[in-house]
Amino acid sequence: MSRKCTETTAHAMAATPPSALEVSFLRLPIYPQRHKFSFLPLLIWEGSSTDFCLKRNNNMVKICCIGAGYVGGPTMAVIALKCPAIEVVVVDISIARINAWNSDQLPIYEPGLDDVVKQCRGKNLFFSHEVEKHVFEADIIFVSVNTPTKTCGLGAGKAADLTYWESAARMIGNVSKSDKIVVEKSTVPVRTAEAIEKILTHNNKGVNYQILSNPEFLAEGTAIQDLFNPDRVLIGGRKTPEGQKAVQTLKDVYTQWVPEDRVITANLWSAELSKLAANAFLAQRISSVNAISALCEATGADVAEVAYCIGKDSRIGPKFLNASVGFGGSCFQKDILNLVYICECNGLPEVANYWKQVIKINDYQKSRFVSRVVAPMFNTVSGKKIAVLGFAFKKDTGDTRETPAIDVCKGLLGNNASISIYDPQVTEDQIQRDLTMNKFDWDHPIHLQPMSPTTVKQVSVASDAYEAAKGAHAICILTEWDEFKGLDYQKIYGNMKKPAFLFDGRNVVDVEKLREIGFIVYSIGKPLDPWLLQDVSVVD
Ligand SMILES: NC(=O)c1ccc[n+]([C@@H]2O[C@H](COP(=O)([O-])OP(=O)(O)OC[C@H]3O[C@@H](n4cnc5c(N)ncnc54)[C@H](O)[C@@H]3O)[C@@H](O)[C@H]2O)c1
Ligand SMILES: O=c1ccn([C@@H]2O[C@H](COP(=O)(O)OP(=O)(O)O[C@H]3O[C@H](CO)[C@@H](O)[C@H](O)[C@H]3O)[C@@H](O)[C@H]2O)c(=O)[nH]1
Repeated sequence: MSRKCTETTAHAMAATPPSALEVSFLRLPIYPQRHKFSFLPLLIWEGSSTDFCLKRNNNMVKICCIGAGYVGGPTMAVIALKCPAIEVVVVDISIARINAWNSDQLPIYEPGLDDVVKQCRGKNLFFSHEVEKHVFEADIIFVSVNTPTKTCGLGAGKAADLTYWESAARMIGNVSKSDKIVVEKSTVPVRTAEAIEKILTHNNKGVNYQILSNPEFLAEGTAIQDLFNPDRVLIGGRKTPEGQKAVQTLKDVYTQWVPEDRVITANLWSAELSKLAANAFLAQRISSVNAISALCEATGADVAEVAYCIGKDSRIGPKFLNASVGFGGSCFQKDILNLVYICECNGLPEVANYWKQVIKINDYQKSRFVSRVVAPMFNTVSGKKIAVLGFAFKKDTGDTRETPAIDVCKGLLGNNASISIYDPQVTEDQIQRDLTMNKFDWDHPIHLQPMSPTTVKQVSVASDAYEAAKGAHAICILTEWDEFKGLDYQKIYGNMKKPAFLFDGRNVVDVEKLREIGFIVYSIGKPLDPWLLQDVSVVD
């Protein structure tokens, strides 16, 4: 049974929509509760560092994570599960989000997450909007807040917006009365730890802070298995004795379930940069295979066969070589833009341009797909119904941040198509918001995002793939949901306008079978349907 995440609906009902101006200027979170506590926690080491037994006045060690999002929620749930001796509280300024974490309908869809949360919530895992209270009480504070791309001012369109990070750091400085380890979980520009240190030390009231970089490498859709069994955990810290002690403390948390040899320690700047570089390398692989997919279509090669052959080289490896309509998600584009900006700031324009190309190819792949749809349909989709199957940026998530479906749908709408969308995990409200939101607005806390002022009339949302495709001229598959492989395409074909087109942006369908049924099929990087061969000269 599929289940749609209802956070945006709950939020829509709970909040008054801010105006565009408010959205620009009211980004700074407000921390309403200000508590006075007399209890000053004292950290005592008990036992050796490998036998993790950090206690605070004989109470449980307390971790607080600021930011109950896609990273904060699952990561802390797994720490709570694997470390029953630690109390973990996840806090957020979004009351709707915290309420959802405390309900049966979690705010994000992630396979296996419900089970982990159910096992620990109310025991050693808590979700709260009392941000200051729990920061005050914590020994280790993870900061997992949004770090979106700046939309105005210096570095607009590239640099990371550290407004939420800075706000969290200032709040930590204001409320803390005991020594803290502050852990960067968000993806941040290199040397952010130094900036945080400055904020904390300039507001110092005799409290010692150690800043660690502990970037997160989980991928959505597989977050729980990635957290249970990570390729590596990276911890960066100062090379001072205090810094190394803090590194060891965090290492002791992870080694409760992660083999020690997978916990890598590094200097702060290496840890911060490794995260940006890892995402850039991953995205680069996709742009590389997508670039080759265009050449495959021009030459009659098959990108799946080419990728298989390339991946057999053990130096390259087989993973992450699936050609697609383009990569999406909240991280790749944002983090590469951030990397580009850092290169430019460091006087390295050639390096910046190199990485920019990864995004350019991704944009090209999305617009190329739209052209591939429009051209064979007699160069017009005006007034034609097009079924879009899948809106999330990948399967097994309801996340639509930077999904290629947004650009493809906007491209089709720009050609006056009428679109019927089906996704098993994305709500109608979310789709409408995504299609009306300005670039990068999606990466702010949900209650600060603009609501959709008007709905896009040419867009409807269907409850299943059959309804979406009924009476359609064409189908576009934009997310690789497993259920799209097993659809009754004969039945779908029977209910479509003829000629019936299918454009597979994820290479999930059996092209030959569909051609036998009667579909005209386009599949990324595959030998072209004879019908499409006539259109090779069509460019946007
Ligand atoms: N999504 C991923 O798969 C992923 C993976 C690795 C790293 N990251 C990085 O982790 C960070 C968080 O990403 P996410 O996907 O979890 O974002 P998210 O939007 O899902 O969650 C961030 C949360 O932080 C809250 N928040 C913002 N400012 C706050 C403040 N000052 N005090 C309290 N709460 C605050 C927001 O309300 C929001 O709920 C980003 O830097 C991202 O680049 C994300
Ligand atoms: O061969 C592939 C693999 C992925 N994708 C697409 O690439 C995007 C990103 O996919 P994936 O990396 O699996 O998901 P994310 O959740 O965005 O995870 C990435 O971004 C996270 C946030 O920084 C990192 O923590 C992860 O390590 C990194 O994989 C999605 O649109 C995928 O459909 C492809 O097109 N072809």
